[in-house]
Amino acid sequence: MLNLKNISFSYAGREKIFDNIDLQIDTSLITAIAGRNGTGKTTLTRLIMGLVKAKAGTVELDGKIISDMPSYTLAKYIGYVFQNPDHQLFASTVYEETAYAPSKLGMNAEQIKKNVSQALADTGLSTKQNFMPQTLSLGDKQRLSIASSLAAAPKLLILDEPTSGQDCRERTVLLRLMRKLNKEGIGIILVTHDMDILAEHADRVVVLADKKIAFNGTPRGLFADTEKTTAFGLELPEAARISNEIGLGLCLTPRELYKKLAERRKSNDSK
Ligand SMILES: Nc1ncnc2c1ncn2[C@@H]1O[C@H](COP(=O)(O)OP(=O)(O)OP(=O)(O)O)[C@@H](O)[C@H]1O
Repeated sequence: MLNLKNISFSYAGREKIFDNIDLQIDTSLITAIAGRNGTGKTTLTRLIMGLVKAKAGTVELDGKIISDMPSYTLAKYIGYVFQNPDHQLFASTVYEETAYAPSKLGMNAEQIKKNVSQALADTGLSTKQNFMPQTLSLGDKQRLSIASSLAAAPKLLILDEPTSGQDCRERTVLLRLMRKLNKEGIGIILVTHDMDILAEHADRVVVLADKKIAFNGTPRGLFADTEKTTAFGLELPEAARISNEIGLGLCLTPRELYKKLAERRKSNDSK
């Protein structure tokens, strides 16, 4: 469990972004962080990672205070994938990039090799281990950032807008990887503006608004209240919008929508 207690934060000389917030995140799940532009989604993840320090309050992981740990030590518990992978790739090969965190954490050579091979296999990059990171496609770069985090064997992975700028195929590959990692026991915190992704893939959603945690619940609980969703500046997912319009009852995904449409057709046919 990740536990943020009484967190207040502002950047130097700026007004508060968080005013005494409490937040619990179950690290076995996929939790999406949503909210209007500038509500502090990225800042929240930076606070969790210790990349910025709260003016007040603590962050705990499984009962251990992590808010005073140096970021490189925290890599052992939490992996962080920046929105723009170019901001975190610096080694001259894919292998070296992936081996950086476990080496820095003091793992032995055998363990590093094992973790790197596993991380590259998980992310589909095994055949590209000698490539220069900067020559990879955006999707490959994003998965390399994930591989670099995974090699440290973290419990939790934070992905900040991981699909932005990617084409449909790369997006699907990344979301499939996210689900697979979660099934294997890695918790995911996903910052996203994409309500279709949120509705389909998140177990929980945390909405930030007015310096507070405005909502913390399931995607279904959020989108069931259209007025609230709109007041938070969020769009309804496409399937929810269509299902509402045609009076089908809330559907969160295209699959759910097709299923309910087929049921309605079947029941109409039998009348
Ligand atoms: N390093 C910084 N110094 C000063 N202000 C900052 C800094 N980084 C972000 N901010 C400001 O803090 C606020 C929250 O920014 P943050 O990037 O966390 O929001 P966000 O919800 O992730 O935004 P977006 O949806 O646009 O990515 C914004 O007003 C932003 O301009």
